[in-house]
Amino acid sequence: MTESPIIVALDFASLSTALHLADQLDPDRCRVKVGKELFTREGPAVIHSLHNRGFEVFLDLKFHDIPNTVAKACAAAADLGIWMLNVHTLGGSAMMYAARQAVGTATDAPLLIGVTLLTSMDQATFNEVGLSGDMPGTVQKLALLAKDSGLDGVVCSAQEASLLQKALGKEFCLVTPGIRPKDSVADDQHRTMTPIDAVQAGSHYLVIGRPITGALNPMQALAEIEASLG
Ligand SMILES: O=c1ccn([C@@H]2O[C@H](COP(=O)(O)O)[C@@H](O)[C@H]2O)c(=O)[nH]1
Repeated sequence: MTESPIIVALDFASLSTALHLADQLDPDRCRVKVGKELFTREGPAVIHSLHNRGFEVFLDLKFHDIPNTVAKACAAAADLGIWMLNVHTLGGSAMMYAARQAVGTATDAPLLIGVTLLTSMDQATFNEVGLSGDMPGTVQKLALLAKDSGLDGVVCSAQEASLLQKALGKEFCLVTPGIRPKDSVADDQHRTMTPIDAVQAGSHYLVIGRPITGALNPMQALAEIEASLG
C-alpha cells in the first residue's frame, strides 16, 4: 500500500487508453480513480486489470438513490475489492447509514466517503439549484451528517479542508479533487487549490486528473507534483 496522497483520475473512454496511462504510472507512488465514463463503458474488468497491476482503486460512482438501492450498489462495489467508494451526502443520513451497513466495518472494508458539494460548483450554481447560505457552511453541515452516519470521510474542496479538520478532527478523511498545480488551467473546476496548499490545509488525498493525464509525460507531471509537496 502506497503512502502517497495522490489519486490519479483515470477519466478515459476505454480500458485500453486507461491502461496505457496506468502503465506509465507507478502503483508505489499513487492510487488511481475510476469514474462514471470508464466504468460504464468497461465495467468491473477495469478494476480487475488495475488490481493486477498493483494499484489500489477508488471507484468514484457517487451513488445517490433510495437507501435500499444505494446499499445494494455499495455491496456490489465492495465485492470488487476496491480501496475506496463514495455516495452523495445529499442522499441523507438514512441512505448513508444503509451504505455503511452494506459495506461493513471489517478492517479490509473499503473506505466509504460522502461527496459534499462538487468542486465544479460555484456560488451561482449553488443558488441555481435552490441551496442557500454559504458554501463552506453547507459543506461542513453535510460532512458532519456524513460522520454521524458512520462514513469514513468526505469529498470536498481543499478550500474547505481546514474548516472541516477543525470541526471533525484529523482522523476524518478529506478527499479533495479540484487540485491544480500553480499556473495550470482550472478547466471546469471552480473551487481549486494547489497540491501543497491542499496538503497544508489538511487534505488526506489529492484527486488529480487532467494535470497528470493530459501531460505529455504523465509520470513526470506526477513527479513534479510530488516534488512540490516537499
Ligand atoms: O467534487 C468533485 C468530485 C469528484 N471529482 C472528480 O475528480 C476528478 C477531477 O479531475 P480533474 O481532471 O483533475 O479536474 C474527476 O474525475 C471528477 O469526476 C471532482 O472533480 N469534483
